[in-house]
Amino acid sequence: MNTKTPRVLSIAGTDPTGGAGIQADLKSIAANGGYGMAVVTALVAQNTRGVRSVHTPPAEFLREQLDSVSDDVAIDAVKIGMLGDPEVIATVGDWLRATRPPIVVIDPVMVATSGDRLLSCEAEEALREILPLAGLVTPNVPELAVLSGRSEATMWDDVVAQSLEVSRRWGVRVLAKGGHLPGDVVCDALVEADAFDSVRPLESPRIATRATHGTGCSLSSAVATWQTATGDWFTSIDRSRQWLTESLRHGEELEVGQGHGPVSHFAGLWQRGGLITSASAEWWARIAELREATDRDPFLTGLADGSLDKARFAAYLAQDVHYLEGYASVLSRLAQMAREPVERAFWTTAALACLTTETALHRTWLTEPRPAKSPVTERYLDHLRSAVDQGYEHGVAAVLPCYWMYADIGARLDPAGNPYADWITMYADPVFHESAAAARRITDRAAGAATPVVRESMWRAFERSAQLEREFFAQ
Ligand SMILES: Nc1ncnc2c1ncn2[C@@H]1O[C@H](COP(=O)(O)OP(=O)(O)OP(=O)(O)O)[C@@H](O)[C@H]1O
Ligand SMILES: Cc1ncc(COP(=O)(O)O)c(N)n1
Repeated sequence: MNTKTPRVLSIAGTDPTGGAGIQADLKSIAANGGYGMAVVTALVAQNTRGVRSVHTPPAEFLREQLDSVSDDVAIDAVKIGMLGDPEVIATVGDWLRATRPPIVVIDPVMVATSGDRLLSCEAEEALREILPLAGLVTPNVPELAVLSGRSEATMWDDVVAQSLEVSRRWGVRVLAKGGHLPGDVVCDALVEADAFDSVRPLESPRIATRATHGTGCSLSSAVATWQTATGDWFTSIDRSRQWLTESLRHGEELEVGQGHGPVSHFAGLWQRGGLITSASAEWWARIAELREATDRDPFLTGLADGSLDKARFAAYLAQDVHYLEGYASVLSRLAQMAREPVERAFWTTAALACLTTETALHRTWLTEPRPAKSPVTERYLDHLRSAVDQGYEHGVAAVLPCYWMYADIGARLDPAGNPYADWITMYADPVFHESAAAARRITDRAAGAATPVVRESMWRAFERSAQLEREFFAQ
């Protein structure tokens, strides 16, 4: 698999509402991991309800645009959308023959979702003639009928038959799209006419939505982008369809226009952390209820107003010494696992502070014989150890709630006249707060570099620790 960022050129018309054409292509290319470039074939005054007019710049200017890109940039893939008229098709055809981009996907745009024509009737033959220059053609049902010269298919079998005809006649792979056929399942297929007439279907649930403007544009751009990375058409189509299904699902949330709105190209990215600058801030917000419940715990309210029974406080500290010893071991393991020297130093110092500063106060309260570890203490330490067993990212997420919740409590309790002032002051100390902030920064860095799957399980580790923190106070 090629891991370089694919440089993908869209040659297409415009949509000022951003849902189709060049605007959709650029979003789709970016959403699928590519660097998008664009050459405009036609300026289209359109919105989600329909097309008002089309302005086609001179063919010489189109060629100037194309050459400006290819004279300077190594193009990994080209997606071709609306071409409009025979002159535009001839210009793009000549440029393709001259530059021979390694990957070419042609979406044979003819009619918009609104029913308006985007390709003149006399251009249909010219469009057929450039099909052999493509690695893949992506017609919808009506476009397939025009390309094959048949009447519009109403059954999937006819779609496949027409795709085979087009593939055989023009020597090109066809992605047959069944979006226009009825049914709960949307069927597409990668069709290649050869000795075996290969037909590889792809199915997905039909999303009940009006936001389908630009699905064809977005899909073909995504496939061109993925093809650069995977080198396998079926895999590229499969990944693009998965992305499109999610984007279709969230399209209506954008509330763009009164007709057929656009898909939400970046919905997946936004959901999985693309805009989150601090994962830990979001996790902290998500445990707000749990934190409020912890604040209401009689142990903490008693600590806050000084009414807490001394024996209960001593019992808590006895468990906390057990906890801090185990916690320090986990921090030491993080120190060994950290790749950055500053993080290694931080966890080493943190482990040391646990075993010295924090437990020093605790020991003044301890009585012999020391009580054994409670089930909650055991459970909490087991969780931390198993988190760190899963890896550094999980480990840092799991140890964070202890830092953060204690710093938060320490900042809010008033030590004046409180019999537990020493304890409160320890967690109100700016040095402790700086450590909590450093632990957050490390977690955010790890979460930012993690895959969505790892980030999700980091959150689970964080949430479980926060729950155990609450149980620890309540025990
Ligand atoms: N409602 C839907 N739910 C799920 N997938 C859909 C839906 N509508 C279309 N698709 C998928 O979107 C892609 C484009 O399909 P379609 O047949 O609508 O092409 P198109 O007509 O060229 O698109 P456009 O809307 O841009 O004209 C296909 O992969 C198709 O399966
Ligand atoms: C410039 C341009 N290119 C393509 C389409 C087709 O998209 P849709 O069929 O979703 O309207 C469009 N409307 N405008």
